[in-house]
Amino acid sequence: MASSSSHDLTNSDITRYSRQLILDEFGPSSQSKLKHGSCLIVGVGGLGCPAATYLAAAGIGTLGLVDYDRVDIANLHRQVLYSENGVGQSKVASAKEAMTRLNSNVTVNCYQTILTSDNAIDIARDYDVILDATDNVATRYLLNDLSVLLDRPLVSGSALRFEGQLTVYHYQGGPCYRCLFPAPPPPETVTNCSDGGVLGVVPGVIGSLQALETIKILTGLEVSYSGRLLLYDGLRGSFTTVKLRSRTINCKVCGNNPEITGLVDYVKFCGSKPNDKCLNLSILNEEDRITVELLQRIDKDSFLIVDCRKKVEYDICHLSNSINIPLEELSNAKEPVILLDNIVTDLNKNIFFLCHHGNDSQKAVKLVNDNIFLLKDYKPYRVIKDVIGGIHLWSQLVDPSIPQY
Ligand SMILES: Nc1ncnc2c1ncn2[C@@H]1O[C@H](COP(=O)(O)OP(=O)(O)OP(=O)(O)O)[C@@H](O)[C@H]1O
Ligand SMILES: [Zn+2]
Repeated sequence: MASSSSHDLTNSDITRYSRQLILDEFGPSSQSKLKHGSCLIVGVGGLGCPAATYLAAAGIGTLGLVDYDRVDIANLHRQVLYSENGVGQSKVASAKEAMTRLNSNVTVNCYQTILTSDNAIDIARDYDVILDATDNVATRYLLNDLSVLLDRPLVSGSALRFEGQLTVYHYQGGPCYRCLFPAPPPPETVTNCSDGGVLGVVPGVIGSLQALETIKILTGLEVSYSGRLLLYDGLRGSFTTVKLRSRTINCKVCGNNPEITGLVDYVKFCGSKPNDKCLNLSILNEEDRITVELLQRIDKDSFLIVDCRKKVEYDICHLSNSINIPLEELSNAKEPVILLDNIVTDLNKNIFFLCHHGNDSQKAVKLVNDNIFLLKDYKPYRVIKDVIGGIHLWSQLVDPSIPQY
């Protein structure tokens, strides 16, 4: 007969979790704490999928999943809870299905919605830990304030290109996100995975570590990254930890006299929405822009397309009458217009800048026009415009043989 002790695990729990149960630092009492613990995972993408997988496997009692999105084929290289036949389906429903297959003892609650100031408190109030696995600034501030207002630790992760970061905010007197970043960055300086790219394994590493920190919080093990930031460089293979500034006493949300006592309008505060998949900048006037429909109709010999995407993107696909001058090269040039004239020597050719979605191409035209304005003796002799919507819209409206990425 089993005797009762520091835990309420069933015999099948004991067998199932035996490999972690027998760890001296863990034991049955920690497993029991996990069984009664809960975590709200916000964002079931590159970070959320590995985090949810390990937390479900580890035997957390209740997991909440928040995501408004559906599975896309371009998610599959890193969002490992999904499979090809789930493309187009709700992320939270697909994730729940996969997690229940893995561990049917875990209660999984799905919230297929954008987490906003209006629903966040109701959704999050019953969870012990909040795990930020989202990819945008507005949600980062929302989750930070939510964690402070509900007094829950926030396990925060991010991953881009080959790099990842991890830290735990608002834990045992440690700083919150606002203590470190009181103001959001300008929206045009923020890069996401669809613009900047990400190697699939990198969010896998960070999301797994987010699960580990969550397990430590729930079981009372010492948390590694409260007040400390992990910087992971997957290309060099380095893990670096930096100590963060302590809690700021005049922080607007967790300071001694907080100004923020309820959730605010984070879209207004950050100037961007959680579901802005692609920023639509409007830097240029209409007369400095050309539509893909018009571009398709004009004489091909009268212009040259200057594709200002990165070389690696140009190598993926490009239009036939185009050359590649990356925006970075143009911005590094002392005189961008002279660089352009030295490359496009045919004076009769007009120039249309093209990029992925039509943001960088506007920056390129502006760089050149600003430069022309400063060069006193320079006489503009050709039309320079940008292509609205970039190669993505060209593929959608004009030439479907161009791949979309
Ligand atoms: N406020 C929010 N409410 C609910 N879900 C959110 C919110 N903000 C972000 N998300 C979700 O967080 C996840 C982040 O995942 P990830 O960074 O891997 O990017 P993605 O949007 O899936 O893919 P990609 O950026 O490559 O198109 C997404 O599934 C997104 O829908
Ligand atoms: Zn703070």
